[in-house]
Amino acid sequence: MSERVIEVVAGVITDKRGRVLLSRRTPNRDMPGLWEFPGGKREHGETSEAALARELDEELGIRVTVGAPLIVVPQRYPAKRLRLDVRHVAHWEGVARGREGQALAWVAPDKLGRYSMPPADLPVVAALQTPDRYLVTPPPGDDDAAWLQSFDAALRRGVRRVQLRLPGIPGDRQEALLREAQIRCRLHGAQLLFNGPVDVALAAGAGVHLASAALQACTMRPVPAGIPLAASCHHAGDLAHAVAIDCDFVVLGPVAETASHPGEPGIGWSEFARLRETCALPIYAIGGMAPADIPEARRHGAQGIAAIRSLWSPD
Ligand SMILES: Nc1nc2c([nH]c(=O)n2[C@H]2C[C@H](O)[C@@H](COP(=O)(O)OP(=O)(O)OP(=O)(O)O)O2)c(=O)[nH]1
Ligand SMILES: [Mg+2]
Repeated sequence: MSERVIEVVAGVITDKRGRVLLSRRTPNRDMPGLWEFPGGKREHGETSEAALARELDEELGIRVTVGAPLIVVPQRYPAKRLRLDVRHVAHWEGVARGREGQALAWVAPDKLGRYSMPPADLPVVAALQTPDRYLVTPPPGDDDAAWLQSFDAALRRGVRRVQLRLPGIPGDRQEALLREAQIRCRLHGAQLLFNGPVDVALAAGAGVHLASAALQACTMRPVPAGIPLAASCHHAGDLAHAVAIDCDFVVLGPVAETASHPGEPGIGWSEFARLRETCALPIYAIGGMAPADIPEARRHGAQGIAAIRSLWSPD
């Protein structure tokens, strides 16, 4: 396989009603019939902004102002490697038409999953739909009330996805904390995943987060579709297994050294991006991560960051 990476830039064009424009690949291209964010290959010497403006003029007949970066997805397909750089389009002039005979669709963000898209677009859709931070809870010590207050505070600061992880806590106390946590998450519209027995999670109406050993022990998806399922991954084998059992998203790391494992270097961003190429799932970077790392995480194909300390207590 050629190691040359094809640089592709694509735009998230949003109308006044918040709908996003998708374009359908025509029968004469690769991946015919799949829906994508309009855009195309960056030419030699061109900036991403110039390439996107040129492509959207050629394909749609609109003149755009390129806005904020959303995510860069490194992705390996059977016959090629690409880096999909996705930008928001801040403003545009003209009326978008399929100038190359392609069908167009304006789609509400929560309906994007109904359209078949190339694998590289899964992380893009996740970046548009789901939280960029995933709180992993620290152990409660001996004061559950204080722990629940901190849990509330994290939700008030905007955390919307939580992994409840309570190692070494007896089952009945875990279940009580899970129930209390679930009440608080419902109040804030946050998603809760329990890192523990599947039946306990389901009874509480929570999703399931599989530790890497539990992931390896699963031969099929342990929860019905619609119940969130995530897993902790450390290497390519874990990622492949998470795809095989149909996880909704995963956590990969450690990316940097963590306070809990001083002296152990993380895998770093380039290895993170290399692993992400092989797997079309939303991936949170974990290990020494804080909200300030989210832009860099997004540039390496991450959904965002997963963390204990930096998301539990500010600063
Ligand atoms: N535009 C776009 N391309 C995507 C997306 N997702 C994804 O995997 N790709 C892939 C499909 C193609 O292999 C590559 C883009 O190449 P392309 O063939 O559309 O490039 P182009 O618009 O410059 O067209 P062409 O003249 O080279 O045919 O990136 C996406 O959301 N938008
Ligand atoms: Mg194109």
